[in-house]
Amino acid sequence: MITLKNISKQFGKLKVLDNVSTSCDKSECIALIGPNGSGKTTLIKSILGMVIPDSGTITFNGKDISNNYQYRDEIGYMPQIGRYPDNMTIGQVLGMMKDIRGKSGELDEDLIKAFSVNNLLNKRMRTLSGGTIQKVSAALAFLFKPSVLILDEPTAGLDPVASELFKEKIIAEKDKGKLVLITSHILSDLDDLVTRIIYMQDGKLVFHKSIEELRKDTGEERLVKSIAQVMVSNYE
Ligand SMILES: Nc1ncnc2c1ncn2[C@@H]1O[C@H](COP(=O)(O)OP(=O)(O)OP(=O)(O)O)[C@@H](O)[C@H]1O
Repeated sequence: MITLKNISKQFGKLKVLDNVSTSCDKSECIALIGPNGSGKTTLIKSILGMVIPDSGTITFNGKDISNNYQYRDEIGYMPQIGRYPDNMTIGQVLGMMKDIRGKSGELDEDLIKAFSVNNLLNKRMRTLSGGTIQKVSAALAFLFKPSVLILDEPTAGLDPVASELFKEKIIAEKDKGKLVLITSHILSDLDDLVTRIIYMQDGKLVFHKSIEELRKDTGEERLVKSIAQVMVSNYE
């Protein structure tokens, strides 16, 4: 579904992505894991076309994404920090997004309902708590029924109930055949969610393997323990 071939990106002298190649298929929930600054967000932004790699190619359903923005209609993106016009209400933001997307047909309002966003439609964005902004971002990522969901630190700031509801939704969408790419440092949140792991370090893709392979290789059942082992062995 998404294929990356020899992707490199440098910011000044810093090599943020170093010859990254991999592919991500439908019906998978893939966790992007690695220490701070290892290049996870830059990789996500490259797939979204928000960062242009210096070299390499990215294809979406077999088509090169450079100079072709149509594929983005197929992606729902939840950024690490959602930024919205301060003076707009939640209702206006939802309306604006519907206008911009201009998509007719059924919307997926599961998260709007689950998070009771409908009760907050008149609230202005600048008055919202961090967690409520996260809920709006999550609801927007799923609203237009994309076939790929890219979620950057999605559960940070969500309360435990919202976090559970969100995880249930992610699993349901993956089971329907969607591809979910997710970054998180809260490994306990990923345990019963992800099917594959991409581990990054210093801009390099160290491995991309299934959760079963990782368990077998590390001898650890829980993701948090497996990754702790990997991180310690890679730390200098
Ligand atoms: N636009 C930019 N200009 C300059 N440097 C950047 C830019 N974007 C990212 N970087 C640098 O690239 C490196 C990788 O950043 P990135 O956000 O991809 O890491 P990350 O793995 O997502 O980190 P975290 O876990 O902290 O979110 C960091 O050193 C960061 O400072």
